[in-house]
Amino acid sequence: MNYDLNQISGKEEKKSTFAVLKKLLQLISHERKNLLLAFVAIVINSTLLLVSPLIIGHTIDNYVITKQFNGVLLYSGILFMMYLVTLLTGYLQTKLMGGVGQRTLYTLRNAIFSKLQELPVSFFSQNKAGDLISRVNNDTDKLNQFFSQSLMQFLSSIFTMLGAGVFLLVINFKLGTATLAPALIILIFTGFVSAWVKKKNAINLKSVGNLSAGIQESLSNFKVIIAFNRRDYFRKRFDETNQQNYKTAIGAGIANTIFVPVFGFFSGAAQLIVLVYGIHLISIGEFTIGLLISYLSYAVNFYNPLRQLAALWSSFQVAMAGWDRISQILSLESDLQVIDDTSFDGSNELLTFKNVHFSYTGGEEILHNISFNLQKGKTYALIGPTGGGKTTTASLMARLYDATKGKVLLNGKDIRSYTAEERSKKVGFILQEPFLFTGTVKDNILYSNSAYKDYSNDQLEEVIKGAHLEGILALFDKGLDTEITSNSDNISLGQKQLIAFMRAVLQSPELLILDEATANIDTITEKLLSDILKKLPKETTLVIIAHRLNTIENADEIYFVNSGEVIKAGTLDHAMNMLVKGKRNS
Ligand SMILES: Nc1ncnc2c1ncn2[C@@H]1O[C@H](COP(=O)(O)OP(=O)(O)OP(=O)(O)O)[C@@H](O)[C@H]1O
Repeated sequence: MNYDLNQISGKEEKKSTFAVLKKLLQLISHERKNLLLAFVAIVINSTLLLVSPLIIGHTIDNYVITKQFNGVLLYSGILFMMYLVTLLTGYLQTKLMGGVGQRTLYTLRNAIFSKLQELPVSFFSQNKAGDLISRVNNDTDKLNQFFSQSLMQFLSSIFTMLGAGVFLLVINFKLGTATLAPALIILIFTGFVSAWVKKKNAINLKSVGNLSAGIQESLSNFKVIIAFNRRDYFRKRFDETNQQNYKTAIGAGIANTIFVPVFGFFSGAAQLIVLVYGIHLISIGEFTIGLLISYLSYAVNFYNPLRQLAALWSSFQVAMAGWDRISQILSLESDLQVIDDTSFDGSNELLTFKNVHFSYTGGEEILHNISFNLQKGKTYALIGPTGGGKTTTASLMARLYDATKGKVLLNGKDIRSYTAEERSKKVGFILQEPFLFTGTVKDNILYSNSAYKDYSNDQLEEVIKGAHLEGILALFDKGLDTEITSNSDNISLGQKQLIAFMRAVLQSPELLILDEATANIDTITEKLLSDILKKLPKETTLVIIAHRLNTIENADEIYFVNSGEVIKAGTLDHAMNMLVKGKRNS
């Protein structure tokens, strides 16, 4: 399956603004109560702002012109109280929506992270870690900014604008129509440029993702960079990505600010229309000065929110572009689903490959029509030239990938019918490059092994003894409490393999796969491991991938893996011969 997010985004069909808005609102639907409260605060706020010009006009016409200062004082007091209420409702609205934004951010990040945990290995080999980090951190924050800062302003602006529009038309229809005409031009303009603004923002977010991927790559490979003195190379690459990001950011910035001057120009024009046309109406006796002042306020109340909407619309376009990138991840499904297949082939073998074909996404076929089986309690060795397909074959045994054609059976049942938990209990895999987490040796041994999770050090040491692993643990100065730093630089590659070995053995798997697990271990420790392997429960099946032939001399069966084939190699001598010739020796 194609999991490359950059390719998916290219193919994605265009979604309408309305559809995206609907999805965004669904995302915060569980915040109904807070949203409702915030909305009530907006309605109160906007209504008070809308009524105040009328009160001002009324005060001027009835009390200022006639010099009745008691009335002026009374209405000033009423206006002051109204402004106080708007202050409170404004605060309430900001507080409520800030909470909604942060909770949405929290939920979204959790949702993306959980989705990432569900996705298969192919997803991670097709996407850059830095870009994924940027989606989890940066893109979700764009949505948070929209929800916490813009959404309610957005609604409040629309509400005030519509209210002011109604007042403008009701007070004087002809003057109202003339005042609102520039808004129509703004609406048409917005409709035309919105898609372009969103696209500019999407390009910018993508380049932020690339920048983050570049930083991640150079940070995780700093030793190679220093050893080869290639700082200049990475600096140059970083500079290129940074420049690209700078250019796309400028593009997005221009796109995002395009609304503001255009909206500003047309709102200025509208006020001019009110002034000129309003003075004309006063001169012919159809309007009063107080009414014109109120009218001007309504025009301002209509166009100011519209001007704000210009900035908010950009923020909405940024959020939509961010949401698109997030939803690309959320809508992915793992192609390693558990299938509902209870059929049992009646065999007694632990693992069977039945006419298995396999190719990586978009690549050539790596395994062609492979059939073999592994019996319980036996030791198998996979040998073959570099790139011959050994790790790929082992990965199919652990269902890191599914066969493109054919079937893999575990205990006579389709391997796809086991849940990930069941499968990981049955199959232990020591990878070529074992990964350790920040923590202690104990944390790493217990990773994915819930059976001993509450064990004290003493109890766990007993278990380790029972599995004959105490000799390995003794190789660590502080035993179970040995600290492992974030990139496990404080321990050697061989030591990492030893920890991975203990982790896998303690799980008591039915099938234990060791992929080059002794490649970085001295011969004495290797002997120690080989003794431990001999003491594993007699029904444990072992698959050993190794280049060093001494590691596989005790194997019951040797398979030669090369050029898409997995062939029985017979005796060790025969296997050596095949390895030397790099092909089948008949
Ligand atoms: N994630 C991947 N995506 C695409 N192709 C891959 C991937 N992993 C391996 N390959 C290709 O599959 C082929 C077999 O690789 P594999 O790692 O199985 O070989 P191997 O026999 O284990 O090699 P080595 O002895 O070097 O570990 C190689 O041509 C390799 O380029």
